[in-house]
Amino acid sequence: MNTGLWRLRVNSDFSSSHQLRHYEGKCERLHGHNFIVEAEVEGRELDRKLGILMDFKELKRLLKIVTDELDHKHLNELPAFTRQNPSSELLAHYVFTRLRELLASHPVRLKEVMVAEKDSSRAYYSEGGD
Ligand SMILES: Nc1nc2c(c(=O)[nH]1)N=C([C@H](O)[C@H](O)COP(=O)(O)OP(=O)(O)OP(=O)(O)O)CN2
Ligand SMILES: [Zn+2]
Repeated sequence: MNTGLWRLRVNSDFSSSHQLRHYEGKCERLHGHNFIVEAEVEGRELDRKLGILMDFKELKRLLKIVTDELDHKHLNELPAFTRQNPSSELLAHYVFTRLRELLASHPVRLKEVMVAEKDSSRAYYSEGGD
Protein backbone atom coordinates (compact mmCIF):
# COMPACT_ATOMS: atom_id res chain seq x y z
CA MET A 1 0.00 0.00 0.00
CA ASN A 2 2.39 2.70 -1.21
CA THR A 3 0.06 5.09 -3.01
CA GLY A 4 -1.46 8.22 -1.56
CA LEU A 5 0.03 10.48 1.06
CA TRP A 6 0.51 10.04 4.79
CA ARG A 7 1.03 12.88 7.22
CA LEU A 8 2.36 12.60 10.77
CA ARG A 9 2.08 15.35 13.37
CA VAL A 10 3.92 15.44 16.70
CA ASN A 11 4.26 18.08 19.36
CA SER A 12 6.69 19.34 21.94
CA ASP A 13 7.04 22.41 24.15
CA PHE A 14 9.49 24.77 25.74
CA SER A 15 9.37 27.51 28.37
CA SER A 16 11.34 30.65 27.71
CA SER A 17 11.47 34.39 28.12
CA HIS A 18 11.53 36.94 25.33
CA GLN A 19 10.78 40.54 24.50
CA LEU A 20 9.66 41.98 21.19
CA ARG A 21 11.95 44.87 20.25
CA HIS A 22 10.17 47.91 18.76
CA TYR A 23 6.77 46.56 19.87
CA GLU A 24 4.65 49.40 21.20
CA GLY A 25 3.06 47.76 24.22
CA LYS A 26 3.66 45.37 27.06
CA CYS A 27 5.27 42.71 24.85
CA GLU A 28 8.36 44.92 24.53
CA ARG A 29 9.05 44.15 28.19
CA LEU A 30 10.70 40.94 29.39
CA HIS A 31 8.09 38.18 29.84
CA GLY A 32 7.74 34.45 29.34
CA HIS A 33 5.57 31.81 27.70
CA ASN A 34 5.08 28.07 27.81
CA PHE A 35 5.40 27.66 24.05
CA ILE A 36 3.77 24.73 22.25
CA VAL A 37 5.29 23.41 19.03
CA GLU A 38 3.82 21.07 16.43
CA ALA A 39 5.55 19.63 13.40
CA GLU A 40 4.01 17.81 10.48
CA VAL A 41 5.85 15.59 8.01
CA GLU A 42 4.50 13.81 4.95
CA GLY A 43 5.56 10.96 2.71
CA ARG A 44 4.27 8.45 0.18
CA GLU A 45 6.17 5.30 1.10
CA LEU A 46 5.58 3.24 4.19
CA ASP A 47 8.16 0.85 5.56
CA ARG A 48 6.89 -2.41 4.06
CA LYS A 49 7.37 -4.55 7.15
CA LEU A 50 6.33 -2.06 9.82
CA GLY A 51 3.62 -0.23 7.92
CA ILE A 52 4.85 3.12 9.23
CA LEU A 53 6.06 6.27 7.48
CA MET A 54 8.48 7.24 10.23
CA ASP A 55 8.64 6.15 13.85
CA PHE A 56 6.74 8.72 15.97
CA LYS A 57 9.39 8.12 18.65
CA GLU A 58 12.18 9.21 16.32
CA LEU A 59 10.24 12.21 15.04
CA LYS A 60 9.53 13.33 18.62
CA ARG A 61 13.18 12.80 19.56
CA LEU A 62 14.33 15.08 16.73
CA LEU A 63 11.74 17.76 17.52
CA LYS A 64 12.79 17.64 21.17
CA ILE A 65 16.43 18.25 20.19
CA VAL A 66 15.26 21.52 18.65
CA THR A 67 12.91 22.59 21.46
CA ASP A 68 15.62 21.77 24.03
CA GLU A 69 17.81 24.36 22.28
CA LEU A 70 15.14 26.94 23.14
CA ASP A 71 14.03 25.70 26.54
CA HIS A 72 14.74 27.85 29.62
CA LYS A 73 16.59 30.44 27.59
CA HIS A 74 16.17 34.16 27.12
CA LEU A 75 15.40 33.85 23.41
CA ASN A 76 16.65 37.32 22.47
CA GLU A 77 20.16 36.26 23.51
CA LEU A 78 20.35 33.28 21.16
CA PRO A 79 22.40 33.89 17.98
CA ALA A 80 19.31 33.36 15.80
CA PHE A 81 17.45 36.17 17.59
CA THR A 82 20.01 38.83 18.38
CA ARG A 83 19.02 40.74 15.21
CA GLN A 84 15.47 39.55 14.61
CA ASN A 85 12.69 39.21 17.13
CA PRO A 86 11.82 35.84 18.70
CA SER A 87 8.21 36.24 17.59
CA SER A 88 6.06 33.15 17.18
CA GLU A 89 6.45 33.52 13.41
CA LEU A 90 10.25 33.59 13.51
CA LEU A 91 10.38 30.84 16.13
CA ALA A 92 8.31 28.68 13.76
CA HIS A 93 10.79 29.46 10.98
CA TYR A 94 13.72 28.59 13.28
CA VAL A 95 12.20 25.27 14.35
CA PHE A 96 11.34 24.43 10.71
CA THR A 97 14.90 25.09 9.53
CA ARG A 98 16.57 23.15 12.35
CA LEU A 99 14.18 20.21 12.18
CA ARG A 100 14.54 19.96 8.41
CA GLU A 101 18.31 19.63 8.89
CA LEU A 102 17.78 16.81 11.40
CA LEU A 103 15.32 15.04 9.08
CA ALA A 104 17.75 15.04 6.14
CA SER A 105 18.35 11.28 6.23
CA HIS A 106 14.69 10.36 6.69
CA PRO A 107 12.32 9.62 3.80
CA VAL A 108 9.81 12.32 4.74
CA ARG A 109 9.23 15.95 3.83
CA LEU A 110 8.76 18.52 6.58
CA LYS A 111 5.46 20.16 5.70
CA GLU A 112 4.65 22.57 8.48
CA VAL A 113 5.71 23.82 11.90
CA MET A 114 3.38 25.58 14.33
CA VAL A 115 4.46 27.62 17.36
CA ALA A 116 1.93 28.86 19.91
CA GLU A 117 2.49 31.19 22.84
CA LYS A 118 -0.88 30.02 24.08
CA ASP A 119 -3.65 27.94 22.61
CA SER A 120 -5.40 31.01 21.21
CA SER A 121 -2.34 32.46 19.38
CA ARG A 122 -0.64 30.25 16.79
CA ALA A 123 1.89 30.89 14.02
CA TYR A 124 2.45 28.43 11.17
CA TYR A 125 5.43 28.18 8.81
CA SER A 126 5.81 26.08 5.70
CA GLU A 127 7.67 26.20 2.41
CA GLY A 128 6.76 25.17 -1.09
CA GLY A 129 3.32 26.70 -1.30
CA ASP A 130 1.16 23.61 -0.61
N1 LIG B 1 1.78 37.95 15.31
C1 LIG B 1 2.30 38.03 16.56
N2 LIG B 1 1.75 38.86 17.44
C2 LIG B 1 2.26 38.92 18.68
C3 LIG B 1 3.34 38.11 19.05
C4 LIG B 1 3.90 37.24 18.08
O1 LIG B 1 4.86 36.50 18.35
N3 LIG B 1 3.35 37.23 16.87
N4 LIG B 1 3.80 38.16 20.30
C5 LIG B 1 3.28 38.94 21.22
C6 LIG B 1 3.85 38.91 22.59
O2 LIG B 1 4.75 37.83 22.70
C7 LIG B 1 2.89 38.85 23.76
O3 LIG B 1 3.52 38.22 24.85
C8 LIG B 1 1.62 38.14 23.52
O4 LIG B 1 1.00 38.10 24.77
P1 LIG B 1 -0.49 37.74 24.97
O5 LIG B 1 -0.65 37.45 26.41
O6 LIG B 1 -0.92 36.73 23.98
O7 LIG B 1 -1.17 39.09 24.60
P2 LIG B 1 -2.54 39.53 25.11
O8 LIG B 1 -2.41 39.95 26.54
O9 LIG B 1 -3.01 40.60 24.17
O10 LIG B 1 -3.40 38.21 24.97
P3 LIG B 1 -4.81 37.93 25.55
O11 LIG B 1 -5.06 36.50 25.12
O12 LIG B 1 -5.71 38.90 24.87
O13 LIG B 1 -4.72 38.09 27.03
C9 LIG B 1 2.21 39.87 20.89
N5 LIG B 1 1.73 39.75 19.58
ZN1 LIG C 1 5.52 37.12 24.31
